[in-house]
Amino acid sequence: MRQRSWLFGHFRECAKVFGFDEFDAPVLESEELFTRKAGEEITTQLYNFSDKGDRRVALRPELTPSFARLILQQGKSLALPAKWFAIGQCWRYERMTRGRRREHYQWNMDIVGVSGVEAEAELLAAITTFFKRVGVTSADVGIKVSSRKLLQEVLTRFGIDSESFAPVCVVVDKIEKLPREKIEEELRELGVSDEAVEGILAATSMRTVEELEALIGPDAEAVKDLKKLFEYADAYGYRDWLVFDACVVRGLAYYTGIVFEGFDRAGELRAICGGGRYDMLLGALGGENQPMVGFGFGDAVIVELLKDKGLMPDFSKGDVQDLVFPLGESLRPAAMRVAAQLRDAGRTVDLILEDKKAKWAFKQAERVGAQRVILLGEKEWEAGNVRVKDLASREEVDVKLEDLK
Ligand SMILES: OCc1cccc(Br)n1
Repeated sequence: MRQRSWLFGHFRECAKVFGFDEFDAPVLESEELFTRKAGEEITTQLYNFSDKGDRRVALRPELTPSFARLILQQGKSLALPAKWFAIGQCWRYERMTRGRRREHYQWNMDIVGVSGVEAEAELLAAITTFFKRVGVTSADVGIKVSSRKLLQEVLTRFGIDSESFAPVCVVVDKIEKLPREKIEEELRELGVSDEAVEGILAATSMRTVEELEALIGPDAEAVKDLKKLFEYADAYGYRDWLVFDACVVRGLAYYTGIVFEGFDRAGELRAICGGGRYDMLLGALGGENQPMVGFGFGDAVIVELLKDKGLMPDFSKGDVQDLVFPLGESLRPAAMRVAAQLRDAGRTVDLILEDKKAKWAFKQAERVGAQRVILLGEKEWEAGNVRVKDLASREEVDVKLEDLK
């Protein structure tokens, strides 16, 4: 819990530095909020059931649909652009044999109402700001960036209807996880022609934006967006984190434009975070579309990365500052007064509540990571003093009660 509080504290602090407002949403939603038909893993693993009122409900597998529903509920009263963030528990139903968690916490940041890639640039700045705060560098982690408009361009050229777009993206998302034949087979199952399959594989093998430009031309939306995004990355100072990778489409059906995912350059871990533009989600939920961009950042992979890199702080001890200890029950009221005075002065205080020996108290001080032990003894108290022991310097001094803080 100490580790989680520390991590979420950085998530929250980052969102605050970027001027985002916190939102929350119910962990239990109507199942239909998540039942998209694009074959995504996130919907095939839905933690869904019928409740006592025979309603079909689900534990949310992600925060974005709930976020979109809340934005819709705000209607015209919502001043745009809206910049909201949340840290929420998300669920999936997996066979436990795989030893993977069924729940995790995900930090989300989303911007509604900005149609230009300035929104994507701002969110990538928030992600790199978080990484820098916890000591991760661009040598440890990169962020793959691409645009689904690249695939859109290819599918349009081969006359593939827009209904196939999301399912094709879900298949292409597996391009680096499955053998090429399997990808081709799944694409054909979606009715994609052989030449369109070749087109998709050619487009996703582009290594640079320049190569992409040569393939689909300088006026293609994907090329213009990506060029502008890399220019903004230079301006923010995080260009060295970004890697163009035409294979990145992300596995969520609703993305429509720029997509990105954080990865460990050692290639040992799953994606650290991911996100992108999803301009059609409000329409899919029955509302009027607004431009939307966001990312999700789970609490599992980042913890593995921080531990691998030796960046995880030591949480074996608490972070109490002072331990207050009366040497004898007659001084217990005095100890309560001293604890209250220190707390009013903003100190964190562990007041020993039982009749304990000094040896136990110092052991407790060690356990809670106390910086000082404040001892109350008969003689000192009579003289209006308390004994303050600094556990780092081992220095022990008598301090006047009125001067204690
Ligand atoms: O990242 C997909 C996901 C969704 C819900 C719960 C867990 Br654990 N993982």
